[in-house]
Amino acid sequence: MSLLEVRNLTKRFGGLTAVHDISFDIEQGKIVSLIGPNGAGKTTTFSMLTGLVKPSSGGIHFQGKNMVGLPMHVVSSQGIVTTFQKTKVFTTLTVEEATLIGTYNWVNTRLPDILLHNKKFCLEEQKARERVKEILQYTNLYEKRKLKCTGLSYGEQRILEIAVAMAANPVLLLLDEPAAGLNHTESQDLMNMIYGLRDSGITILLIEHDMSLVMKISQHVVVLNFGEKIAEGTPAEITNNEKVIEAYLGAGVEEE
Ligand SMILES: Nc1ncnc2c1ncn2[C@@H]1O[C@H](COP(=O)(O)OP(=O)(O)OP(=O)(O)O)[C@@H](O)[C@H]1O
Repeated sequence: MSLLEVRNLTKRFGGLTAVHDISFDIEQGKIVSLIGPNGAGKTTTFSMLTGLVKPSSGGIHFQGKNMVGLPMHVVSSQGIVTTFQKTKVFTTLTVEEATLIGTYNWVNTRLPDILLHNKKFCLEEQKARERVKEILQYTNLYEKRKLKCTGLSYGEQRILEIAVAMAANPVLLLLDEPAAGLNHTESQDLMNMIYGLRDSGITILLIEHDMSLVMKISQHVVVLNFGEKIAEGTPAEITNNEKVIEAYLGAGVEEE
């Protein structure tokens, strides 16, 4: 059984079919990329996987459980976690506080525990703070933990988005264009961070436009075009696939 099984997934917005009858599997422990020209249906597919958008038809099974129709917070508590786009939502929070928010997914306290500030609350809070410390050390943000999120550079803010997602203990982590706007060194750091996450047992699915990154990092690539899956395979197979070459040339995208 694959970690994630997507079967005949379709999403229509009124008369427009954004995603049409796509199927693919994601194996545990792999780094998989979802690519395709603009408007191919990548974001819509992500939104269906996270529970943000309900599919018109088709199935999503994660660790054998049907995810279709479950709200986002339930999908997330099952282990499918995505990054919050734009750390701007955290303007008033410090780096440490923002990362602590990510632990909502597993910290086991109820309102009475919080209000009473009882022993259970203190133990859970300590566990969460220890995990946040580990994550901030891993992402090289620990020294900046007391800074407001807005005090970080653009590249650091993108890494913070990943740190917050890590704090939710993902089984499958969805990254939407993690390298967008990063310089060469930051992209290299990001790539090493993604390898590290994979080595710690997290499976990764990413949407990425940076083809050199996709081809280096992915073990498997799924290609969409006009809402349909046109190919999947290893980076080498995808690079030589006629349909993929046509889709990218047709879209006027030049090789990087
Ligand atoms: N909420 C929506 N309502 C109507 N149409 C939508 C909606 N979301 C996406 N679409 C349309 O669905 C199609 C696929 O969009 P989607 O954003 O999934 O593509 P994408 O591959 O992520 O594109 P990009 O690389 O440009 O982000 C597009 O034609 C888009 O205009």
